[in-house]
Amino acid sequence: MTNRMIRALGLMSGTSLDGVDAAIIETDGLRIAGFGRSAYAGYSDNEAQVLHEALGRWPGEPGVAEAAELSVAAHAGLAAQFPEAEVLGYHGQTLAHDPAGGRTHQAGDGAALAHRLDRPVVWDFRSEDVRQGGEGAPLAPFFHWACAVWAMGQGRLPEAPVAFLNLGGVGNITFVDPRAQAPEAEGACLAFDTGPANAPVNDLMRKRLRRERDEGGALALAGRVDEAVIADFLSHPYFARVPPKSLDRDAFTALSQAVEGLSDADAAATLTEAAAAAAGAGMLWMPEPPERVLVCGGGRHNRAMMAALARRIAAEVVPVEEAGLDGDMLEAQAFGWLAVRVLQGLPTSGPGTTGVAAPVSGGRISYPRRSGPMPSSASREQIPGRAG
Ligand SMILES: Nc1ncnc2c1ncn2[C@@H]1O[C@H](COP(=O)(O)OP(=O)(O)OP(=O)(O)O)[C@@H](O)[C@H]1O
Ligand SMILES: CC(=O)N[C@H]1[C@@H]2OC[C@@H](O2)[C@@H](O)[C@@H]1O[C@H](C)C(=O)O
Repeated sequence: MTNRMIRALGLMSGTSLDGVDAAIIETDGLRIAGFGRSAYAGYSDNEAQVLHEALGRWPGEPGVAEAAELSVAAHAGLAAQFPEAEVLGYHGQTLAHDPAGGRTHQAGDGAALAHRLDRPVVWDFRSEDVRQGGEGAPLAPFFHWACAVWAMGQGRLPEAPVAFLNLGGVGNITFVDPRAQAPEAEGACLAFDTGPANAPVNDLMRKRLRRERDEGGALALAGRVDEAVIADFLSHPYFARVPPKSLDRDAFTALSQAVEGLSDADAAATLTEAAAAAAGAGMLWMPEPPERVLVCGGGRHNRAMMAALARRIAAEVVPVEEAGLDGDMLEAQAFGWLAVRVLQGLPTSGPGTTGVAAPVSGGRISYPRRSGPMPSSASREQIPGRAG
């Protein structure tokens, strides 16, 4: 069956809590026909504060309703700049993630966003996967497969397995075989969270220096790595766990505590090295050595982190831009692509990405109350998911 190409807007606010990314992608839910405009809206200090205070909390707990409302308002403001989008993929703000306990929490009501924007919104991407026994994360891996296929088609990547390493607040890696016919095909994707990436460095900068991040990795470059802290960090049982596996943002509080006695520069150097060491440890789980490691997410702007990765990973480590992709917008694009997959009833995760027993079609679709024509060739009744 061939589906028509749909212009989707993906909206992502990640674990770094720095702002919202929005990006247009044109897709039938399998192939990428093209990428479109993108934009970013940073959170104000007050907004970031509201989100930080709600971290680790579940629906109904203090501060969560405020964070959810803030998320809808911030996303609505940015999405309004994209009238060309036929459908929106709204990730929401992850406040807590406990797949072992059977729950994950992305704050923000997609139905309210659909109403405000008068367009269909696909949201709540992770719950169904967790309900079916999966990790609920990472979800970008199927999109990484689509990106590799696209880049191969553009002559930007060889016909060989590659890895995508995303360095956000948390890090995640996807081994991708672009020769597979579909992302859910056996052997097409193996993915998992590598460990903390920028979140511990950001928290350090915020706490000690009232800065948002270590710009360019300058502070880390001026410091010395405490190897004992790194060795202790790598002895954490998470690294020995067989993937797929995923992490809560604040799962590694012991790492932040371990650098408390170090100078600012040494602490930054050590936390930055830890992010790379976690990614290096993750390479041991690759089914075969990838031809190269394509780095996306904000961490690739950190020179200390990139230098540490080059030391700790045997394969060539390059920014994803080398494959013609936009490393700052990849996750936003992923949720646009996933939104179209949900409309088409295609799976959004599988055994190799979240550890579910069989591929899962996650996501919920909400239509504006006064619904217009469908963005898909299918009729409303044929569309899977639970209308909100
Ligand atoms: N110029 C820069 N120098 C240093 N670090 C940077 C720079 N730009 C971005 N970063 C780091 O990257 C982070 C943002 O990365 P990104 O937008 O990929 O994360 P996210 O989408 O919030 O997280 P996640 O992927 O975990 O959901 C910033 O908080 C900062 O730590
Ligand atoms: C529960 C949750 O929101 N996890 C995020 C987080 O940030 C990075 C990593 O941890 C990844 O597992 C995931 O995000 C990306 C977009 C993903 O699902 O692929």
